[in-house]
Amino acid sequence: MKGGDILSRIVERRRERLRGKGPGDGPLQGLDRELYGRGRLGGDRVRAFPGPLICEVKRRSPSRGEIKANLNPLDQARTYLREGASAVSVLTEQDHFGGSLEDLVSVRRAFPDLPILRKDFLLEPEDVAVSWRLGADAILLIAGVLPFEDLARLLDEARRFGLAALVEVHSREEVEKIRPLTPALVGINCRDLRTFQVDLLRPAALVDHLDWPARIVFESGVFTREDALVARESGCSSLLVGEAAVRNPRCIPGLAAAMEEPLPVRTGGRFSFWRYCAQRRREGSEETTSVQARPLVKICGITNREDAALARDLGADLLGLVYADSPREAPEGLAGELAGFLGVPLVGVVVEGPEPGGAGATPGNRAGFRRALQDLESGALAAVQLHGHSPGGEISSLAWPAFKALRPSSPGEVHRLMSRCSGPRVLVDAHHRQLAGGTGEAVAEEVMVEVSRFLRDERRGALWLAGGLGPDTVAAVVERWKPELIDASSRLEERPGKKDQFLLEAFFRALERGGVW
Ligand SMILES: O=P(O)(O)OC[C@@H](O)[C@@H](O)c1c[nH]c2ccccc12
Repeated sequence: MKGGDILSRIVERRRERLRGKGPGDGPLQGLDRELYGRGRLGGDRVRAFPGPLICEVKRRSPSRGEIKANLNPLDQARTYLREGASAVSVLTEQDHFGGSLEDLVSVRRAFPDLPILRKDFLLEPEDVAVSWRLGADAILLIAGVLPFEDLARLLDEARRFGLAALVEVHSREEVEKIRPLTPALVGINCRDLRTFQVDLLRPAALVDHLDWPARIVFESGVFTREDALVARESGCSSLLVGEAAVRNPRCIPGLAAAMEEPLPVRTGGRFSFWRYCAQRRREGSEETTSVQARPLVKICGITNREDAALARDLGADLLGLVYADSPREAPEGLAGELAGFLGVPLVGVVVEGPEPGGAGATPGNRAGFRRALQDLESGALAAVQLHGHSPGGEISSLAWPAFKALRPSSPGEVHRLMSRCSGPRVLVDAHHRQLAGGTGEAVAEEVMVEVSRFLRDERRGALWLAGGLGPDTVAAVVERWKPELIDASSRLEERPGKKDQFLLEAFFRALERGGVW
Protein backbone atom coordinates (compact mmCIF):
# COMPACT_ATOMS: atom_id res chain seq x y z
CA MET A 1 0.00 0.00 0.00
CA LYS A 2 1.97 3.00 -1.22
CA GLY A 3 1.49 6.67 -1.65
CA GLY A 4 -1.63 8.71 -1.40
CA ASP A 5 -4.38 6.42 -2.66
CA ILE A 6 -7.72 6.82 -0.96
CA LEU A 7 -7.53 3.51 0.87
CA SER A 8 -4.22 4.49 2.47
CA ARG A 9 -5.71 7.81 3.52
CA ILE A 10 -8.75 6.17 5.09
CA VAL A 11 -6.58 3.73 7.01
CA GLU A 12 -4.15 6.46 8.09
CA ARG A 13 -7.03 8.56 9.39
CA ARG A 14 -8.40 5.57 11.30
CA ARG A 15 -4.98 5.01 12.89
CA GLU A 16 -4.90 8.63 13.99
CA ARG A 17 -8.31 8.24 15.62
CA LEU A 18 -7.20 5.05 17.36
CA ARG A 19 -4.15 6.87 18.71
CA GLY A 20 -6.30 9.79 19.81
CA LYS A 21 -9.59 8.66 21.27
CA GLY A 22 -9.04 4.90 21.21
CA PRO A 23 -11.23 2.27 19.58
CA GLY A 24 -14.38 3.23 21.47
CA ASP A 25 -14.22 6.77 20.18
CA GLY A 26 -16.67 8.17 22.69
CA PRO A 27 -19.86 6.13 22.81
CA LEU A 28 -18.44 3.32 24.89
CA GLN A 29 -18.88 5.16 28.17
CA GLY A 30 -21.67 3.59 30.13
CA LEU A 31 -23.03 1.74 27.14
CA ASP A 32 -21.21 -1.51 27.25
CA ARG A 33 -22.88 -2.63 30.42
CA GLU A 34 -26.28 -1.99 28.93
CA LEU A 35 -25.56 -3.74 25.65
CA TYR A 36 -23.37 -6.45 26.98
CA GLY A 37 -24.86 -9.80 26.12
CA ARG A 38 -27.66 -8.45 23.94
CA GLY A 39 -28.24 -9.61 20.45
CA ARG A 40 -25.46 -12.15 20.49
CA LEU A 41 -25.88 -14.54 17.61
CA GLY A 42 -23.75 -17.30 19.03
CA GLY A 43 -23.34 -20.87 17.80
CA ASP A 44 -25.66 -21.81 14.98
CA ARG A 45 -26.74 -18.28 14.26
CA VAL A 46 -23.16 -17.17 13.68
CA ARG A 47 -22.81 -20.08 11.32
CA ALA A 48 -26.00 -19.08 9.51
CA PHE A 49 -24.88 -15.45 9.13
CA PRO A 50 -25.54 -13.55 6.88
CA GLY A 51 -28.30 -15.24 4.88
CA PRO A 52 -28.97 -14.20 1.28
CA LEU A 53 -28.99 -10.41 1.56
CA ILE A 54 -27.12 -7.93 3.73
CA CYS A 55 -28.27 -4.34 3.30
CA GLU A 56 -26.04 -1.52 4.37
CA VAL A 57 -26.67 1.64 6.36
CA LYS A 58 -24.49 4.01 4.31
CA ARG A 59 -24.76 7.80 4.16
CA ARG A 60 -21.98 8.53 1.72
CA SER A 61 -18.81 7.08 0.30
CA PRO A 62 -15.62 8.42 -1.23
CA SER A 63 -16.50 6.83 -4.56
CA ARG A 64 -20.18 7.76 -4.82
CA GLY A 65 -20.33 10.94 -2.76
CA GLU A 66 -23.50 11.75 -0.84
CA ILE A 67 -25.99 8.87 -1.01
CA LYS A 68 -28.47 10.00 1.63
CA ALA A 69 -27.29 12.83 3.85
CA ASN A 70 -30.25 12.79 6.24
CA LEU A 71 -30.27 9.01 6.62
CA ASN A 72 -31.70 7.82 9.90
CA PRO A 73 -30.07 4.48 10.75
CA LEU A 74 -33.10 3.24 12.66
CA ASP A 75 -35.60 3.97 9.91
CA GLN A 76 -33.22 2.54 7.40
CA ALA A 77 -32.73 -0.71 9.34
CA ARG A 78 -36.47 -1.00 9.91
CA THR A 79 -37.13 -0.61 6.20
CA TYR A 80 -34.50 -3.21 5.38
CA LEU A 81 -36.08 -5.68 7.76
CA ARG A 82 -39.55 -5.04 6.43
CA GLU A 83 -38.43 -5.47 2.81
CA GLY A 84 -36.74 -8.77 3.54
CA ALA A 85 -33.02 -8.25 4.22
CA SER A 86 -31.52 -11.13 6.19
CA ALA A 87 -28.86 -8.97 7.89
CA VAL A 88 -27.87 -5.33 8.18
CA SER A 89 -24.42 -3.84 7.78
CA VAL A 90 -23.73 -0.61 9.64
CA LEU A 91 -20.85 1.42 8.23
CA THR A 92 -19.24 3.00 11.27
CA GLU A 93 -16.31 4.77 9.61
CA GLN A 94 -16.73 8.49 10.25
CA ASP A 95 -14.44 10.54 8.09
CA HIS A 96 -15.19 9.14 4.65
CA PHE A 97 -18.52 7.34 5.03
CA GLY A 98 -20.23 9.55 7.59
CA GLY A 99 -21.00 6.65 9.94
CA SER A 100 -20.45 6.27 13.66
CA LEU A 101 -20.48 3.79 16.50
CA GLU A 102 -23.64 5.52 17.68
CA ASP A 103 -25.34 4.26 14.52
CA LEU A 104 -24.37 0.72 15.46
CA VAL A 105 -25.55 1.12 19.02
CA SER A 106 -28.88 2.62 18.09
CA VAL A 107 -29.69 -0.08 15.54
CA ARG A 108 -28.70 -2.79 18.04
CA ARG A 109 -30.83 -1.30 20.78
CA ALA A 110 -33.89 -1.11 18.59
CA PHE A 111 -33.51 -4.57 17.03
CA PRO A 112 -32.11 -7.03 19.56
CA ASP A 113 -32.40 -10.04 17.26
CA LEU A 114 -31.25 -8.52 14.00
CA PRO A 115 -27.95 -9.92 12.71
CA ILE A 116 -25.66 -6.89 12.42
CA LEU A 117 -22.32 -6.55 10.66
CA ARG A 118 -20.04 -3.77 11.79
CA LYS A 119 -18.39 -2.39 8.69
CA ASP A 120 -15.24 -0.42 9.28
CA PHE A 121 -11.50 -0.44 8.71
CA LEU A 122 -10.70 -2.44 11.82
CA LEU A 123 -7.03 -2.59 12.69
CA GLU A 124 -6.50 -3.78 16.25
CA PRO A 125 -7.71 -6.58 18.51
CA GLU A 126 -9.30 -3.92 20.69
CA ASP A 127 -11.54 -2.99 17.70
CA VAL A 128 -12.98 -6.49 17.84
CA ALA A 129 -13.73 -6.25 21.55
CA VAL A 130 -15.40 -2.88 21.07
CA SER A 131 -17.52 -4.20 18.19
CA TRP A 132 -18.69 -7.02 20.41
CA ARG A 133 -19.47 -4.78 23.36
CA LEU A 134 -21.47 -2.41 21.18
CA GLY A 135 -23.62 -5.22 19.91
CA ALA A 136 -22.22 -6.32 16.55
CA ASP A 137 -22.68 -9.96 15.58
CA ALA A 138 -20.13 -9.84 12.81
CA ILE A 139 -17.19 -7.72 11.72
CA LEU A 140 -15.49 -6.98 8.43
CA LEU A 141 -11.77 -7.68 8.08
CA ILE A 142 -10.21 -6.29 4.91
CA ALA A 143 -7.32 -8.38 3.58
CA GLY A 144 -6.03 -5.43 1.56
CA VAL A 145 -5.62 -3.37 4.71
CA LEU A 146 -4.35 -5.83 7.31
CA PRO A 147 -0.91 -7.47 7.30
CA PHE A 148 -1.20 -11.25 7.55
CA GLU A 149 -0.28 -11.46 11.25
CA ASP A 150 -2.85 -8.81 12.17
CA LEU A 151 -5.50 -10.51 10.10
CA ALA A 152 -4.78 -13.80 11.87
CA ARG A 153 -4.89 -12.11 15.26
CA LEU A 154 -8.16 -10.31 14.57
CA LEU A 155 -9.75 -13.50 13.25
CA ASP A 156 -8.75 -15.30 16.44
CA GLU A 157 -10.12 -12.48 18.49
CA ALA A 158 -13.44 -12.63 16.61
CA ARG A 159 -13.63 -16.36 17.25
CA ARG A 160 -12.96 -15.79 20.95
CA PHE A 161 -15.90 -13.37 21.14
CA GLY A 162 -18.21 -15.57 19.08
CA LEU A 163 -18.39 -12.98 16.30
CA ALA A 164 -18.67 -13.94 12.66
CA ALA A 165 -15.84 -12.44 10.59
CA LEU A 166 -16.35 -11.50 6.96
CA VAL A 167 -12.90 -11.51 5.38
CA GLU A 168 -12.84 -9.29 2.31
CA VAL A 169 -10.66 -9.81 -0.75
CA HIS A 170 -10.45 -8.17 -4.15
CA SER A 171 -7.45 -9.76 -5.86
CA ARG A 172 -5.76 -13.06 -6.45
CA GLU A 173 -2.92 -11.93 -4.21
CA GLU A 174 -5.32 -11.33 -1.33
CA VAL A 175 -6.87 -14.76 -1.83
CA GLU A 176 -3.40 -16.26 -1.45
CA LYS A 177 -2.86 -14.17 1.65
CA ILE A 178 -5.95 -15.46 3.44
CA ARG A 179 -5.63 -19.08 2.27
CA PRO A 180 -3.65 -20.31 5.32
CA LEU A 181 -6.44 -18.92 7.53
CA THR A 182 -9.26 -20.67 5.58
CA PRO A 183 -11.92 -18.23 6.82
CA ALA A 184 -15.44 -19.63 6.72
CA LEU A 185 -16.95 -16.39 5.40
CA VAL A 186 -15.29 -14.55 2.54
CA GLY A 187 -16.46 -11.37 0.81
CA ILE A 188 -15.33 -10.60 -2.70
CA ASN A 189 -15.53 -6.87 -3.23
CA CYS A 190 -16.32 -5.93 -6.82
CA ARG A 191 -15.03 -2.45 -6.03
CA ASP A 192 -11.32 -1.82 -5.99
CA LEU A 193 -10.93 0.37 -2.91
CA ARG A 194 -7.89 2.04 -4.46
CA THR A 195 -9.35 3.06 -7.83
CA PHE A 196 -13.10 2.70 -7.10
CA GLN A 197 -13.48 0.76 -10.33
CA VAL A 198 -16.36 -1.70 -10.02
CA ASP A 199 -16.13 -4.99 -11.87
CA LEU A 200 -19.01 -7.40 -11.38
CA LEU A 201 -16.91 -10.16 -12.95
CA ARG A 202 -14.30 -10.00 -10.20
CA PRO A 203 -15.96 -12.66 -8.02
CA ALA A 204 -16.32 -14.97 -11.03
CA ALA A 205 -12.58 -14.58 -11.64
CA LEU A 206 -11.65 -15.39 -8.04
CA VAL A 207 -14.09 -17.99 -6.75
CA ASP A 208 -12.26 -21.01 -8.07
CA HIS A 209 -9.19 -19.97 -6.11
CA LEU A 210 -11.16 -20.09 -2.86
CA ASP A 211 -10.65 -23.81 -2.63
CA TRP A 212 -11.64 -24.39 0.97
CA PRO A 213 -15.21 -24.63 2.27
CA ALA A 214 -16.40 -21.04 2.62
CA ARG A 215 -19.58 -19.10 2.14
CA ILE A 216 -18.97 -16.28 -0.29
CA VAL A 217 -20.53 -12.83 -0.21
CA PHE A 218 -20.74 -10.78 -3.43
CA GLU A 219 -20.01 -7.18 -2.42
CA SER A 220 -20.68 -3.79 -4.05
CA GLY A 221 -22.13 -2.43 -7.25
CA VAL A 222 -25.31 -4.53 -7.18
CA PHE A 223 -28.49 -2.83 -8.35
CA THR A 224 -30.68 -5.30 -10.20
CA ARG A 225 -31.87 -8.84 -10.44
CA GLU A 226 -29.46 -9.46 -13.33
CA ASP A 227 -26.57 -8.41 -11.09
CA ALA A 228 -27.80 -10.80 -8.40
CA LEU A 229 -27.97 -13.64 -10.90
CA VAL A 230 -24.36 -12.97 -11.86
CA ALA A 231 -23.49 -13.29 -8.17
CA ARG A 232 -25.13 -16.69 -8.09
CA GLU A 233 -23.44 -17.83 -11.26
CA SER A 234 -20.19 -16.78 -9.58
CA GLY A 235 -20.82 -19.19 -6.72
CA CYS A 236 -21.79 -16.57 -4.12
CA SER A 237 -24.58 -17.29 -1.65
CA SER A 238 -25.07 -13.76 -0.32
CA LEU A 239 -25.16 -10.19 -1.55
CA LEU A 240 -23.94 -7.09 0.27
CA VAL A 241 -25.86 -4.12 -1.08
CA GLY A 242 -25.37 -0.51 -0.05
CA GLU A 243 -26.25 2.30 -2.43
CA ALA A 244 -29.09 0.52 -4.23
CA ALA A 245 -30.80 -0.36 -0.93
CA VAL A 246 -30.36 3.12 0.52
CA ARG A 247 -31.71 4.89 -2.57
CA ASN A 248 -34.49 2.47 -3.37
CA PRO A 249 -35.37 -0.03 -0.63
CA ARG A 250 -38.09 -1.39 -2.87
CA CYS A 251 -35.40 -3.23 -4.83
CA ILE A 252 -34.77 -5.42 -1.77
CA PRO A 253 -37.49 -8.07 -2.20
CA GLY A 254 -36.46 -8.63 -5.82
CA LEU A 255 -32.79 -8.98 -4.91
CA ALA A 256 -33.57 -11.35 -2.06
CA ALA A 257 -35.80 -13.44 -4.34
CA ALA A 258 -33.11 -13.54 -7.04
CA MET A 259 -30.71 -15.07 -4.52
CA GLU A 260 -33.14 -17.86 -3.72
CA GLU A 261 -35.23 -18.57 -6.80
CA PRO A 262 -34.55 -21.87 -8.52
CA LEU A 263 -32.28 -21.30 -11.51
CA PRO A 264 -33.34 -22.73 -14.87
CA VAL A 265 -31.96 -26.16 -15.51
CA ARG A 266 -29.86 -26.82 -18.57
CA THR A 267 -30.09 -30.27 -19.89
CA GLY A 268 -26.60 -30.49 -21.35
CA GLY A 269 -24.89 -27.16 -20.63
CA ARG A 270 -21.17 -27.03 -20.04
CA PHE A 271 -20.20 -23.39 -19.82
CA SER A 272 -20.78 -21.09 -16.93
CA PHE A 273 -20.68 -18.01 -19.12
CA TRP A 274 -19.51 -15.24 -16.78
CA ARG A 275 -17.00 -17.45 -15.06
CA TYR A 276 -15.63 -18.45 -18.44
CA CYS A 277 -15.26 -14.81 -19.54
CA ALA A 278 -13.73 -13.69 -16.25
CA GLN A 279 -11.26 -16.54 -16.09
CA ARG A 280 -10.35 -16.63 -19.76
CA ARG A 281 -9.52 -12.93 -19.69
CA ARG A 282 -6.93 -13.45 -16.99
CA GLU A 283 -5.22 -16.44 -18.50
CA GLY A 284 -1.70 -15.50 -19.50
CA SER A 285 -1.95 -12.04 -18.03
CA GLU A 286 -0.65 -11.16 -14.61
CA GLU A 287 -3.00 -8.89 -12.77
CA THR A 288 -0.17 -7.03 -11.15
CA THR A 289 1.36 -5.77 -14.38
CA SER A 290 -0.19 -3.38 -16.85
CA VAL A 291 0.57 -5.73 -19.74
CA GLN A 292 -2.60 -7.52 -20.73
CA ALA A 293 -3.09 -10.41 -23.07
CA ARG A 294 -5.01 -9.59 -26.23
CA PRO A 295 -8.69 -8.86 -25.75
CA LEU A 296 -11.19 -11.68 -25.84
CA VAL A 297 -12.48 -12.26 -29.35
CA LYS A 298 -16.03 -13.05 -30.30
CA ILE A 299 -16.55 -14.03 -33.91
CA CYS A 300 -20.15 -13.37 -34.80
CA GLY A 301 -22.55 -14.34 -37.56
CA ILE A 302 -21.48 -17.99 -37.68
CA THR A 303 -23.78 -19.94 -40.01
CA ASN A 304 -21.86 -23.16 -40.63
CA ARG A 305 -19.57 -25.75 -39.14
CA GLU A 306 -16.45 -24.97 -41.18
CA ASP A 307 -16.37 -21.29 -40.21
CA ALA A 308 -16.96 -22.20 -36.58
CA ALA A 309 -14.10 -24.70 -36.50
CA LEU A 310 -11.72 -22.30 -38.26
CA ALA A 311 -12.52 -19.43 -35.88
CA ARG A 312 -12.05 -21.77 -32.93
CA ASP A 313 -8.69 -23.02 -34.25
CA LEU A 314 -7.48 -19.45 -34.75
CA GLY A 315 -8.25 -18.62 -31.13
CA ALA A 316 -11.79 -17.23 -30.92
CA ASP A 317 -13.01 -17.13 -27.31
CA LEU A 318 -16.72 -16.94 -28.15
CA LEU A 319 -18.82 -17.55 -31.25
CA GLY A 320 -22.03 -15.70 -32.05
CA LEU A 321 -25.06 -17.20 -33.81
CA VAL A 322 -27.78 -14.87 -35.05
CA TYR A 323 -31.38 -15.71 -34.14
CA ALA A 324 -33.10 -12.93 -36.07
CA ASP A 325 -34.06 -11.78 -39.57
CA SER A 326 -30.67 -11.44 -41.21
CA PRO A 327 -28.61 -12.88 -44.06
CA ARG A 328 -26.47 -14.25 -41.22
CA GLU A 329 -29.28 -16.04 -39.45
CA ALA A 330 -28.00 -19.38 -38.16
CA PRO A 331 -29.81 -22.42 -39.55
CA GLU A 332 -31.99 -24.26 -37.09
CA GLY A 333 -30.09 -26.91 -35.17
CA LEU A 334 -26.64 -25.39 -35.76
CA ALA A 335 -26.07 -24.46 -32.10
CA GLY A 336 -26.82 -27.98 -30.93
CA GLU A 337 -24.52 -29.44 -33.56
CA LEU A 338 -21.62 -27.08 -32.77
CA ALA A 339 -21.96 -27.35 -29.01
CA GLY A 340 -21.33 -31.07 -29.28
CA PHE A 341 -17.77 -30.80 -30.61
CA LEU A 342 -16.52 -27.23 -30.60
CA GLY A 343 -15.38 -26.52 -27.04
CA VAL A 344 -16.08 -22.78 -27.36
CA PRO A 345 -19.14 -21.15 -25.78
CA LEU A 346 -21.86 -20.03 -28.19
CA VAL A 347 -23.76 -16.78 -27.80
CA GLY A 348 -27.21 -16.37 -29.34
CA VAL A 349 -27.84 -12.94 -30.85
CA VAL A 350 -31.51 -12.03 -30.48
CA VAL A 351 -33.75 -9.03 -31.00
CA GLU A 352 -36.29 -8.62 -28.28
CA GLY A 353 -37.97 -5.40 -29.30
CA PRO A 354 -37.72 -2.47 -31.66
CA GLU A 355 -34.63 -0.31 -31.73
CA PRO A 356 -35.06 3.41 -32.23
CA GLY A 357 -35.71 3.90 -35.92
CA GLY A 358 -35.23 0.19 -36.57
CA ALA A 359 -37.52 -2.67 -37.38
CA GLY A 360 -36.71 -5.02 -34.55
CA ALA A 361 -39.91 -6.69 -33.44
CA THR A 362 -40.71 -8.68 -36.57
CA PRO A 363 -42.41 -12.08 -36.34
CA GLY A 364 -39.12 -13.63 -37.48
CA ASN A 365 -37.26 -12.00 -34.63
CA ARG A 366 -39.83 -13.16 -32.13
CA ALA A 367 -39.53 -16.71 -33.44
CA GLY A 368 -35.75 -16.37 -33.18
CA PHE A 369 -36.05 -15.28 -29.57
CA ARG A 370 -38.06 -18.40 -28.78
CA ARG A 371 -35.60 -20.65 -30.57
CA ALA A 372 -32.73 -19.07 -28.66
CA LEU A 373 -34.51 -19.84 -25.39
CA GLN A 374 -34.80 -23.47 -26.40
CA ASP A 375 -31.10 -23.60 -27.24
CA LEU A 376 -30.31 -22.05 -23.86
CA GLU A 377 -32.38 -24.69 -22.14
CA SER A 378 -30.65 -27.50 -23.99
CA GLY A 379 -27.30 -26.01 -23.02
CA ALA A 380 -26.25 -25.40 -26.63
CA LEU A 381 -26.10 -21.64 -26.04
CA ALA A 382 -24.07 -20.32 -23.10
CA ALA A 383 -25.59 -16.82 -23.16
CA VAL A 384 -27.66 -14.40 -25.19
CA GLN A 385 -26.79 -11.03 -26.66
CA LEU A 386 -29.85 -8.85 -26.59
CA HIS A 387 -30.62 -6.19 -29.18
CA GLY A 388 -33.48 -3.79 -29.12
CA HIS A 389 -35.43 -2.16 -26.38
CA SER A 390 -37.40 -4.27 -24.01
CA PRO A 391 -40.48 -2.39 -22.88
CA GLY A 392 -42.02 -5.67 -21.77
CA GLY A 393 -39.02 -6.37 -19.58
CA GLU A 394 -38.19 -9.59 -21.33
CA ILE A 395 -34.58 -9.44 -20.24
CA SER A 396 -35.44 -9.26 -16.61
CA SER A 397 -37.64 -12.31 -16.94
CA LEU A 398 -34.65 -14.26 -18.23
CA ALA A 399 -32.47 -16.00 -15.73
CA TRP A 400 -29.91 -16.95 -18.38
CA PRO A 401 -26.59 -15.19 -18.75
CA ALA A 402 -27.32 -12.21 -20.99
CA PHE A 403 -25.78 -8.93 -22.05
CA LYS A 404 -27.18 -5.98 -23.93
CA ALA A 405 -25.86 -4.76 -27.26
CA LEU A 406 -26.24 -0.99 -27.56
CA ARG A 407 -25.99 1.07 -30.68
CA PRO A 408 -25.93 4.73 -29.67
CA SER A 409 -26.59 6.96 -32.65
CA SER A 410 -25.04 10.04 -31.08
CA PRO A 411 -22.84 11.01 -28.14
CA GLY A 412 -25.95 12.33 -26.41
CA GLU A 413 -27.52 8.91 -26.47
CA VAL A 414 -24.60 7.14 -24.79
CA HIS A 415 -25.38 8.04 -21.21
CA ARG A 416 -29.09 7.47 -21.59
CA LEU A 417 -28.65 3.98 -23.04
CA MET A 418 -25.72 2.83 -20.93
CA SER A 419 -27.03 3.98 -17.58
CA ARG A 420 -30.13 1.83 -18.07
CA CYS A 421 -28.15 -1.37 -18.52
CA SER A 422 -27.43 -3.73 -15.72
CA GLY A 423 -25.25 -6.79 -15.53
CA PRO A 424 -21.47 -6.90 -15.77
CA ARG A 425 -20.95 -5.87 -19.39
CA VAL A 426 -22.60 -4.21 -22.38
CA LEU A 427 -21.50 -4.54 -25.98
CA VAL A 428 -21.20 -1.23 -27.82
CA ASP A 429 -21.89 -1.52 -31.53
CA ALA A 430 -22.18 0.85 -34.49
CA HIS A 431 -25.58 2.28 -35.20
CA HIS A 432 -27.48 0.79 -38.13
CA ARG A 433 -31.05 1.28 -39.10
CA GLN A 434 -31.55 -2.48 -39.26
CA LEU A 435 -30.04 -5.28 -37.25
CA ALA A 436 -29.37 -6.99 -40.56
CA GLY A 437 -27.08 -4.02 -41.22
CA GLY A 438 -23.66 -5.56 -41.29
CA THR A 439 -22.34 -2.57 -43.17
CA GLY A 440 -19.01 -3.00 -41.46
CA GLU A 441 -19.14 0.48 -40.04
CA ALA A 442 -17.19 1.42 -36.95
CA VAL A 443 -18.64 3.18 -33.94
CA ALA A 444 -18.24 6.92 -34.54
CA GLU A 445 -15.23 8.49 -32.86
CA GLU A 446 -17.30 11.02 -30.92
CA VAL A 447 -19.60 8.25 -29.65
CA MET A 448 -16.58 6.23 -28.51
CA VAL A 449 -15.23 9.24 -26.62
CA GLU A 450 -18.50 9.39 -24.69
CA VAL A 451 -18.54 5.63 -24.10
CA SER A 452 -15.04 5.76 -22.62
CA ARG A 453 -15.97 8.71 -20.49
CA PHE A 454 -19.06 6.92 -19.21
CA LEU A 455 -17.13 3.79 -18.27
CA ARG A 456 -14.44 5.86 -16.57
CA ASP A 457 -16.74 8.24 -14.67
CA GLU A 458 -19.22 5.61 -13.62
CA ARG A 459 -16.26 3.38 -12.88
CA ARG A 460 -18.17 0.42 -14.08
CA GLY A 461 -17.03 -2.57 -16.09
CA ALA A 462 -14.78 -2.96 -19.08
CA LEU A 463 -15.52 -2.22 -22.72
CA TRP A 464 -16.93 -4.81 -25.10
CA LEU A 465 -16.77 -3.43 -28.62
CA ALA A 466 -18.19 -4.33 -32.01
CA GLY A 467 -18.55 -2.56 -35.33
CA GLY A 468 -16.33 -2.50 -38.38
CA LEU A 469 -13.56 -4.63 -36.97
CA GLY A 470 -11.44 -6.29 -39.63
CA PRO A 471 -7.79 -7.16 -40.23
CA ASP A 472 -6.99 -3.60 -41.28
CA THR A 473 -8.64 -1.80 -38.38
CA VAL A 474 -8.46 -4.07 -35.36
CA ALA A 475 -4.97 -3.26 -34.09
CA ALA A 476 -5.58 0.49 -34.04
CA VAL A 477 -8.99 0.13 -32.38
CA VAL A 478 -7.60 -2.16 -29.68
CA GLU A 479 -4.69 0.18 -29.09
CA ARG A 480 -6.94 3.21 -28.86
CA TRP A 481 -9.91 1.99 -26.78
CA LYS A 482 -8.42 -0.97 -24.92
CA PRO A 483 -11.52 -3.17 -25.06
CA GLU A 484 -11.76 -6.27 -22.95
CA LEU A 485 -13.66 -8.04 -25.73
CA ILE A 486 -13.94 -7.37 -29.45
CA ASP A 487 -16.65 -8.69 -31.69
CA ALA A 488 -16.13 -9.06 -35.44
CA SER A 489 -18.37 -10.38 -38.17
CA SER A 490 -19.08 -8.78 -41.54
CA ARG A 491 -15.56 -7.63 -42.35
CA LEU A 492 -14.33 -11.20 -42.12
CA GLU A 493 -16.70 -12.49 -44.80
CA GLU A 494 -16.43 -13.42 -48.44
CA ARG A 495 -20.19 -12.89 -48.68
CA PRO A 496 -22.92 -12.38 -46.06
CA GLY A 497 -23.02 -15.49 -43.88
CA LYS A 498 -19.77 -17.01 -45.13
CA LYS A 499 -16.42 -16.26 -43.51
CA ASP A 500 -13.27 -15.79 -45.56
CA GLN A 501 -10.38 -17.91 -44.35
CA PHE A 502 -7.76 -15.41 -45.45
CA LEU A 503 -9.49 -12.49 -43.69
CA LEU A 504 -10.02 -14.50 -40.51
CA GLU A 505 -6.36 -15.50 -40.40
CA ALA A 506 -5.22 -11.96 -41.11
CA PHE A 507 -7.52 -10.70 -38.36
CA PHE A 508 -5.99 -12.89 -35.67
CA ARG A 509 -2.48 -12.14 -36.95
CA ALA A 510 -3.11 -8.40 -36.76
CA LEU A 511 -4.41 -8.84 -33.27
CA GLU A 512 -1.41 -10.81 -32.05
CA ARG A 513 1.00 -8.31 -33.55
CA GLY A 514 -0.61 -5.03 -32.77
CA GLY A 515 -3.17 -5.76 -30.14
CA VAL A 516 -0.91 -6.05 -27.14
CA TRP A 517 -0.61 -3.03 -24.94
O1 LIG B 1 -22.92 0.64 -2.11
P1 LIG B 1 -22.55 -0.63 -2.74
O2 LIG B 1 -21.84 -0.43 -4.07
O3 LIG B 1 -23.73 -1.57 -2.90
O4 LIG B 1 -21.47 -1.38 -1.78
C1 LIG B 1 -21.82 -1.87 -0.51
C2 LIG B 1 -20.59 -2.46 0.20
O5 LIG B 1 -20.17 -3.59 -0.52
C3 LIG B 1 -19.47 -1.46 0.29
O6 LIG B 1 -19.91 -0.40 1.06
C4 LIG B 1 -18.19 -1.99 0.88
C5 LIG B 1 -17.67 -3.24 0.71
N1 LIG B 1 -16.49 -3.37 1.36
C6 LIG B 1 -16.21 -2.22 1.97
C7 LIG B 1 -15.13 -1.87 2.78
C8 LIG B 1 -15.11 -0.62 3.33
C9 LIG B 1 -16.11 0.30 3.05
C10 LIG B 1 -17.20 -0.04 2.25
C11 LIG B 1 -17.25 -1.30 1.71
